[in-house]
Amino acid sequence: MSSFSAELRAGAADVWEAQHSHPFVRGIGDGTLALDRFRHYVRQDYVYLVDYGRLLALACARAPELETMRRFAELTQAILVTEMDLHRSFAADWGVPAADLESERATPTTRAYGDFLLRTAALGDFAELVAALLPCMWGYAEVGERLAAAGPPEPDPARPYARWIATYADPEFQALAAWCRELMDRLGAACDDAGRARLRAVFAESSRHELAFWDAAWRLEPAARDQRSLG
Ligand SMILES: Cc1ncc(CO)c(N)n1
Repeated sequence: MSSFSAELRAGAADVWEAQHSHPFVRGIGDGTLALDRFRHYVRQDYVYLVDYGRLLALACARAPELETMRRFAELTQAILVTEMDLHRSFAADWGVPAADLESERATPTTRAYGDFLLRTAALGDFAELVAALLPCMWGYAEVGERLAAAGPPEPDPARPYARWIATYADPEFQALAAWCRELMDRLGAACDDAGRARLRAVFAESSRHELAFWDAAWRLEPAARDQRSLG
């Protein structure tokens, strides 16, 4: 029998394939993505990662075992420091200080994804929280792996997409995503059928937010009017 994670992935397969074939993702892969779209994405992703970091810290607080707490503490650090360093370094190359990234206002799409994650963490159980965070880790691991395998674009200082791909194709990021899947497998096995149905719904909803996020950057979606930065 396939793993519970594989079952979740199969249930959302259409949304995942739509991500791989989205023009934003393809454009990163072949180096043709217009830089203004990528810059929009980096700024919104920074805002998103603040909420994602909060979600991981809540996962750490809620984890039933000490070993799982430790892993979520490490994962929180990996996102808030290592992954966000990538964004800060892109911004620095464009002459944009980190403080500007922090004062960026969320678009409706960024806000909707962050709200969904934190709502799930607030009101759902621990397994639902993990189902919500999984498409983020696993989706980027899969996109990074596929784009790296297809042969990343030539290094180009004006379009730094090879560096983006290398970050997510990196064995360390791949290992973090694999650990999240293994945790989901254990939690899924411990649930009854109704619980597993809820996890499938959460995973599918999170996957749709991932797809919407690429599309919002592609469309250069404007910030929502009344957004504050950092939450
Ligand atoms: C929207 C989004 N999903 C997943 C990741 C991977 O951490 C990211 N940086 N941004």
